[in-house]
Amino acid sequence: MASSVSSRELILETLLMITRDGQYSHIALKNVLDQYQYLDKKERAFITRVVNGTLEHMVEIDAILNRFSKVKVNKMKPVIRTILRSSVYQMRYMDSVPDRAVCNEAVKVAAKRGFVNLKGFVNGVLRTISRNREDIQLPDKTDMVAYLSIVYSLPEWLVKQWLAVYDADTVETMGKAFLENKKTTIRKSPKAGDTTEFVKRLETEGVIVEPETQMKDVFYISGYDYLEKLQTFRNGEFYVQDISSMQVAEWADPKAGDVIIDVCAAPGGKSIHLAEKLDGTGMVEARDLTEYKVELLQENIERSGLTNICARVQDATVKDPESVGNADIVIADLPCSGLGILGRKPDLRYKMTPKMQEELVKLQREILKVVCEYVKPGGKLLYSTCTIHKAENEDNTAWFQKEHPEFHLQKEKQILPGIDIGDGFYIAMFQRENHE
Ligand SMILES: C[S@@+](CC[C@H](N)C(=O)[O-])C[C@H]1O[C@@H](n2cnc3c(N)ncnc32)[C@H](O)[C@@H]1O
Repeated sequence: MASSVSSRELILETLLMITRDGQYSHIALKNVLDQYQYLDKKERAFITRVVNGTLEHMVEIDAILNRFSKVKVNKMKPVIRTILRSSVYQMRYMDSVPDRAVCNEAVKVAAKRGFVNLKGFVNGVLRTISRNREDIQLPDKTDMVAYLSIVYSLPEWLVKQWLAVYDADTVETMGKAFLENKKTTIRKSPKAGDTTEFVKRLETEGVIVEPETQMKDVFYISGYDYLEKLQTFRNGEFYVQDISSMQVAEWADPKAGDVIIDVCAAPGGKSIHLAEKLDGTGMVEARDLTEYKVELLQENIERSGLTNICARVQDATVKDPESVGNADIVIADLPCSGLGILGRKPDLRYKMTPKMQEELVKLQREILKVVCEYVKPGGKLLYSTCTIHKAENEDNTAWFQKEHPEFHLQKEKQILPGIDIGDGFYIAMFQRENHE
């Protein structure tokens, strides 16, 4: 099998797993790339780019397909729809692939998947789009919802939800930020020692390293194939974590000897950051719902080499009587709609619904009600999400303050992509009254 055909087939398979079968994009991609380890770095990068790019631009791509195809996108067979979507992405966003090659490969994959009778249709639609590429007009700002939805590939319900809270310029800035190339952000672990030597070790492994100017020990890395291949990663010399998510441990600012309970901890970024800050003292108890998640936590804890952190299974909605009044700090980084990280998980925007958001608000409140009891008098509770959704964030904070007047809000922040550095994220920090 020619390698380019194989890449296109893998792109089709991966996109079908995500859009037809409901798998998460980062998991589907990782599984496919793990399964086809023989692919070279360039092919892996091509597959990753086309899969993510197609998802990032899918609303726009569908609008283009609907304009030039007699059969509308929602009436197409999933295989054909997916081939066309990824082909339009390549034609529109990848100058390195000539349109003719994109059409030919699309037709070959369609035939190989048993759609010999639709070869002409695929070819016709793609060639028409190619011929009219200068004539593709997207909506303008006279219809702001359609403009933001199509140009930034955001579902209309989401654009409307954001426009009810933020002005159009802010929503546009966020939409743009989600489409920008995302580098991997890492936090150097104290065990990596001297910074210059650490950077040299990364560079020797072929990694391109850029320091973040506003935060110590934070770097952006690129140019590597996959993380597990790097000795520095396997040694636990760094942890992949976005800057916004690092703010949780910064705000919590633990003191030596603190007991910290992280009630929804997997895969462990915040717990590990906090344990590092405790510098060998105190204890972080990192909890999550399932054995599988706790295994992920264990793996990351082992790699970190830290001894003041442990992991265990505990459903955060169920009260753990032994923890009541025990923690100096409780971290509640709860399940959420994830709309702040669309730049990294582009498929979330198609999977989330307002109904699911309502369910998440209920779950967040249920968890907060239980876990706030674990905070000692005078201790801190940090509530965070990686979403941009007032009901899950500011409204939950207001609800919590009303329900629990013994907790005082110290500060809260909605971090917005493109406006602040890092992913979209929300943090609120409360302190429990101390009557002694
Ligand atoms: C936003 S993620 C946590 C990310 C983590 N704090 C970090 O920094 O790596 C939310 C986590 O909540 C967990 N979770 C969902 N429902 C839960 C429950 N009822 N009890 C405990 N954990 C739960 C999920 O398995 C998921 O790992």
